[in-house]
Amino acid sequence: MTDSSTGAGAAYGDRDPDALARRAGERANPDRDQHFLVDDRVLDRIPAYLPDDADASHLLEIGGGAGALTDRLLAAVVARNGDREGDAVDAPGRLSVIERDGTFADFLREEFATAVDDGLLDVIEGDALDVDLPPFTACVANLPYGVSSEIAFRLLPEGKPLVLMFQAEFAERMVASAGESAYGRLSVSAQHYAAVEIVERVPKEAFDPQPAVESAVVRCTPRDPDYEVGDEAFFLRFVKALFTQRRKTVRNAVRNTGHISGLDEPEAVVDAADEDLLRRRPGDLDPSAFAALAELAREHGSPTEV
Ligand SMILES: C[S@@+](CC[C@H](N)C(=O)[O-])C[C@H]1O[C@@H](n2cnc3c(N)ncnc32)[C@H](O)[C@@H]1O
Repeated sequence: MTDSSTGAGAAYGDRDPDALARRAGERANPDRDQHFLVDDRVLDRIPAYLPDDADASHLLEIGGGAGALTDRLLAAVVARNGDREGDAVDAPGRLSVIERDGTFADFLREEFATAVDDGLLDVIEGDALDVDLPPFTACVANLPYGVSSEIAFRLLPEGKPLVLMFQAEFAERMVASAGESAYGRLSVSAQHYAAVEIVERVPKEAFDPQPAVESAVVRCTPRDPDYEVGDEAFFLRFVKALFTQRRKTVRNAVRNTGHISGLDEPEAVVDAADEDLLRRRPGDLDPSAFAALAELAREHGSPTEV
């Protein structure tokens, strides 16, 4: 598609990751959560993990680094725009990239100057934890692992498709089901917002510098959960509270964690709940059982704001 050595002005999709890092003139620094993807095959596959029906008209990338994934995402944007040429109703697609490191943010603007000039790309220099998020339709990112949980839980409530690289152990906790050892607060909270699945495991060798652990790409497809909760914030707090006592019975977990869940009368919840449920352990309750218990707790336990 392009001569990957040419840099600024080249078409998109096959820039060489090592050449990009060289042109950026600054080495990735693991102390700043910088582990750049250097495996072309992984880079090429990642954008294609978006669900088929995803609205890709405004992609968001968090942590652009030297731009290897940015390049692939721009190729996806250009391909989408090409497919829709002549469709006057549709706005042209675009990509926004948030990057905290000023050196790499400047490099991305320079390397992809044509895309910036063409209105395909904007680079937002800032911390993904507190910048205003642009109005994206889907997010694809190789996240900074030090803050991947905080970023994921900033993105998930937006209800948009996400394709995100995490540490493998974190990804396994996100997708785990009740009864599995990796199942916990993270699983219930993530699955509250989306169907989550690991779509690829990525070895350390795919990065430079290599992280200490294996990685995994997770696809989050937004959907309504198969239960209803009247107060989402309370539900998530209640789940968090019970998983602080994952080895206790549900009965003792409810009793012991009123200060975390904000229940003034946890004993009243225990009195109202089914005996079979109370004998189980939090790690064995599926999300809908948590939701039913949370609703019972709201009704009987006098919850207050925490
Ligand atoms: C794992 S690297 C990924 C780089 C590039 N996308 C790739 O795949 O090669 C994470 C990137 O996120 C940036 N970063 C770290 N913390 C950040 C934060 N809080 N907000 C935005 N970007 C951050 C780092 O500077 C780094 O460029």
